[in-house]
Amino acid sequence: MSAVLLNGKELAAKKREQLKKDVEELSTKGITPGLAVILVGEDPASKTYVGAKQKACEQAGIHSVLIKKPDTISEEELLAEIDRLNKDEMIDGILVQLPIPKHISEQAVIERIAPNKDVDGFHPINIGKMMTGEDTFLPCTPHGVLVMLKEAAIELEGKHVVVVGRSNIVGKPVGQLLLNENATVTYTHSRTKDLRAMTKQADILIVAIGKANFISAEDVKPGAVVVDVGINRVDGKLCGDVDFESVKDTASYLTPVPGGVGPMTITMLLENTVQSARNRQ
Ligand SMILES: Nc1nc(=O)c2c([nH]1)NC[C@@H]1CN(c3ccc(C(=O)N[C@@H](CCC(=O)O)C(=O)O)cc3)C=[N+]21
Repeated sequence: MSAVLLNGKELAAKKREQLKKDVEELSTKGITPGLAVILVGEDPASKTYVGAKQKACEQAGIHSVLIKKPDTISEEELLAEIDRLNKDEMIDGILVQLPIPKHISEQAVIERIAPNKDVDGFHPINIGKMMTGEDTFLPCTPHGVLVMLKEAAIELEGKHVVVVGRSNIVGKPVGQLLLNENATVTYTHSRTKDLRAMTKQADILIVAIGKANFISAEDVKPGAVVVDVGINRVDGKLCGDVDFESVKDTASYLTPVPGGVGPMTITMLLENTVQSARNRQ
């Protein structure tokens, strides 16, 4: 083991202490931040994540409401629920837990959320603002990655960042945020030819492809920073997209799973919710 571990759990705990103070400060102005989470269906993993979000809200003093809907709900009904929450003055943030059933358009749902309550940072208006570098709600996982790198004082300017994966919620925005920090960004994905030749060039390798143990030491330049955004369950055990045991002797810095990016994602969600509450004033 030569890599330094980037401990997301610890940093998340530190950030959440500060958030608690921010929430107390807001309460002197009569404001309690409110987050609404909509959970459609009975997916066990989604239930776990939503439970973790609720617990984190409770600990920070954020009011959270869980709205559970059956997977038979129509798109119209779900959009009507969002309309209701958009108007609710107690609610500062709205999160529809993804994935949602296939008969409902994910894009229609995301676009229905008022941009000023879009604490996931998924609305096209907020994505656009992120691209131009305007102040807005940043998507939680990419923002969490950026905060972890900055906390470890890892230089970003001029560095070659290679992103593996191009999802709208992680791959694309994490590359954009690092581009905004003056990194040189290469996107790679499932159709990339000679992926290893690409990943080996990375000073900072960000892996969000959704395949367990996809990246091993042979894919990594010695001394590279490796950020594992994967959350996979293999034989009931949580593991990332990076083969930790293999890469730990090659990377200079490495994020573990669990205890890496995941806890930071939730913390950034709380931060966005508190910021949204501040914006009420
Ligand atoms: N609208 C929406 N927004 C999301 O932000 C969103 C979503 N939908 N759908 C699902 C993904 C996944 N996600 C995670 C958040 C925290 C952990 C996390 O805290 N993980 C812990 C361990 C959790 C465990 O033990 O299962 C860790 O990595 O240490 C994981 C995954 C948010 N997501």
